[in-house]
Amino acid sequence: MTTVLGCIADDFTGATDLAGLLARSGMPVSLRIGVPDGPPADPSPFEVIALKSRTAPVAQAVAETRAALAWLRAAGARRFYWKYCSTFDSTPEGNIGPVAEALMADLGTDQTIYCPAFPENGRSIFMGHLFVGRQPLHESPMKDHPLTPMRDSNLMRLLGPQVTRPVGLVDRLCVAQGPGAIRAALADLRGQGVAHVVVDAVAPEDLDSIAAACRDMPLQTGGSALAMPLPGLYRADGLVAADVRAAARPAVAQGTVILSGSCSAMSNAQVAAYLDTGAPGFRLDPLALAETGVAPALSWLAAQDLGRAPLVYATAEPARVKAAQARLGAARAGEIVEQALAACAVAARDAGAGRVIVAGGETSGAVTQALGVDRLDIGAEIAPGVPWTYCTSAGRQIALTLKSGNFGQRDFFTDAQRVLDRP
Ligand SMILES: Nc1ncnc2c1ncn2[C@@H]1O[C@H](COP(=O)(O)OP(=O)(O)OP(=O)(O)O)[C@@H](O)[C@H]1O
Ligand SMILES: O=C(O)[C@@H](O)C(=O)CO
Repeated sequence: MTTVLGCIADDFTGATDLAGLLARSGMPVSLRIGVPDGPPADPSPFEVIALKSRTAPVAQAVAETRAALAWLRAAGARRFYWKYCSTFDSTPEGNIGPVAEALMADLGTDQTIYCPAFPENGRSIFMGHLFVGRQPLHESPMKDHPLTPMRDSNLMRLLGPQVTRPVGLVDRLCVAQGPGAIRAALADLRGQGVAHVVVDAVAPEDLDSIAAACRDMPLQTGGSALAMPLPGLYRADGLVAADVRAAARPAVAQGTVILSGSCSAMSNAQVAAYLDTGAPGFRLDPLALAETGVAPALSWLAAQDLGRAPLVYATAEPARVKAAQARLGAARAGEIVEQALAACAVAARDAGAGRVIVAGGETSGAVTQALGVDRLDIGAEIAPGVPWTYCTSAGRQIALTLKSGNFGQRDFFTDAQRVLDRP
């Protein structure tokens, strides 16, 4: 099978989010962790490559993304999607723009769109301003993110300093008029030399119109939701055969471990709700980890019944995170925690866990790397943008879910287990 749409995501939960929404179509979707070593063998019509480049220096992010593009082209893809966070997370040196410009240069295209909207999860864009629920991005909990605090909500202002060519906007008034109006506005902006176009979207119907208008663009960029209509559009265009369907899901061992390294407001609520159910939990403290290492957490985990789905978490509220960062530095605190959770994942797998639930994009990157996972097949969705996935680790079939920090309802950790047990 040849690949129809080649996608590149800048973090692991972002990649499963995107893959999960593409998989709603019922078509096969494969997710590769990092750029595969060899040439494409048995590619899916929808391929997603997960990078861990969101906070990487620009040159590194550009090089990794170009390598991913080359692999996807070799898999047959002629249309591409660059997925970043629905809250447009980037560091002050931001690599979203430079990566998009590098992809455009490689693809020989002079315009792309930027649409991180994800209405089902409360992300909308109006007049170029990104909202999280009813709050502008810079007033939302994203202002306190440990690695990428977002202090501006204006996407044109965020993108402008990251790119070398002009930035423009197709606003909601235009989007509401449908695909023809969007195409005309893009052509008009192209005539003015505008290469980077932020596109407003507040509702799923807006995304349907934008995807329909832009489905033939060599490169689209955005959150996951803009890509969701593409499989249906490509099938209607005859690019994917009508009988192409995803395979049935494999059985996995019952034991479960939950690992949360996300400090988002939602992950804090989810950890608290799970502990309230009486489930066993162990709090990782970065300062204690720096002093005594991960051994206490591993001994606690070794003593747990994996049938009760124990939770190991570093999830903490902003004041506690800031205190740890003040002592250790943000990068070191993050890395210590990520490595500890990764070690817990390996220990749990070796103790027989067949189900691993992870919260946090960076955390997911560390965990999947430690588990030596290189390909995930996408299964049932637990919450919008959070599917179960299936993979092989150390020769064993495991189910893995990688939850974006802000995604899922309060009972996500319980919901995830219920969805996997559903016939
Ligand atoms: N108590 C803590 N103190 C300092 N840093 C922490 C603490 N707990 C977790 N971290 C770090 O904070 C970062 C959280 O980022 P991560 O990407 O995992 O979550 P997220 O940003 O909420 O998720 P997503 O990227 O999916 O939105 C990680 O590097 C993690 O190791
Ligand atoms: O788009 C989102 O919000 C998520 O998929 C994500 O990127 C989390 O890291």
